[in-house]
Amino acid sequence: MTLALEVNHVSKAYQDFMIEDLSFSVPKGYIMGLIGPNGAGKSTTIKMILNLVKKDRGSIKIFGFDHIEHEIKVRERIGMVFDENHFYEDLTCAQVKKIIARFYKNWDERIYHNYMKQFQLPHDKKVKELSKGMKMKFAIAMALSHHAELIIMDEPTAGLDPIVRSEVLDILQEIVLDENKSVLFSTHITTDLEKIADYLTFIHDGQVVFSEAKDDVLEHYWLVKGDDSLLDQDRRHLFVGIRKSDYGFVGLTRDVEQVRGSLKNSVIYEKPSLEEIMIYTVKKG
Ligand SMILES: Nc1ncnc2c1ncn2[C@@H]1O[C@H](COP(=O)(O)OP(=O)(O)OP(=O)(O)O)[C@@H](O)[C@H]1O
Repeated sequence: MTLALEVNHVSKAYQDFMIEDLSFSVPKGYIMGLIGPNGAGKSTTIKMILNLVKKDRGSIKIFGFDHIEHEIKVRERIGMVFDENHFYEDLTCAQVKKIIARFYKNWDERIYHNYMKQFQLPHDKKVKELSKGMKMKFAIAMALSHHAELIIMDEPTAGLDPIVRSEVLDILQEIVLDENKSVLFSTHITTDLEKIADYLTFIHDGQVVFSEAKDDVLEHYWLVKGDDSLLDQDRRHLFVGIRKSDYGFVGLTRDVEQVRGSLKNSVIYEKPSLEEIMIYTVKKG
């Protein structure tokens, strides 16, 4: 499998926070969702990939090239979208486009105009006059108009209404129909990832909890519901996280066969959502 992005054993220490030994990869032609709660380290990871923040250790390769040694070459082939607007607010879309287009050898006016039309964006409006959804669509149009092969998006759907969000997700799926293109997309809106991600990397407290195909994640995890009296110390160890309710306990497990061996049919087995997997993993107790 060809990899668009490889993050290998990357670490970074801030005063109060550490990314530790982070490894994951994005296969070419697929959408990787970077998932994790607030403060997990998603933005820092994305910034390290783009060399906007220096990593302390480890290696990052984009299209097989070191991301710093070949920074200029790989940047040409990346489209970036951030959750905050990084364009000059006082310029019109047309003026911003003129500035950005100069940075890319492969800038394609035809594609740019197609996206502006598809997203119903005005060329002559100032960026500050655009709604949040329009700003995000404009950022996406800019990121996609230079034949980028890897699209990196930090929380592209945060703060968007469900209709615009669903449009953005459709666009991401369209992108990877071209098998040469790949997407890395960070979010804490897990339902977005349930819809479109092929792979998931879950980061918590600066560490990777899992990085695997979404279908495998959803297949491996189970929720188990039962009476509190069934939970002794040994059985607790079978769960990633346990929550108590008035009706008993609910536990998340990755080893349902062991749980079945121990608790048989005295409990109820259900499939968790991605959100439940995240909540039980983060709030273990
Ligand atoms: N420049 C910095 N200096 C010191 N600490 C930082 C810096 N940037 C980020 N951090 C810390 O690193 C941690 C991870 O932040 P990061 O923005 O990567 O998380 P995130 O997963 O993207 O969160 P969110 O979903 O809220 O955007 C936080 O505790 C944050 O305070």
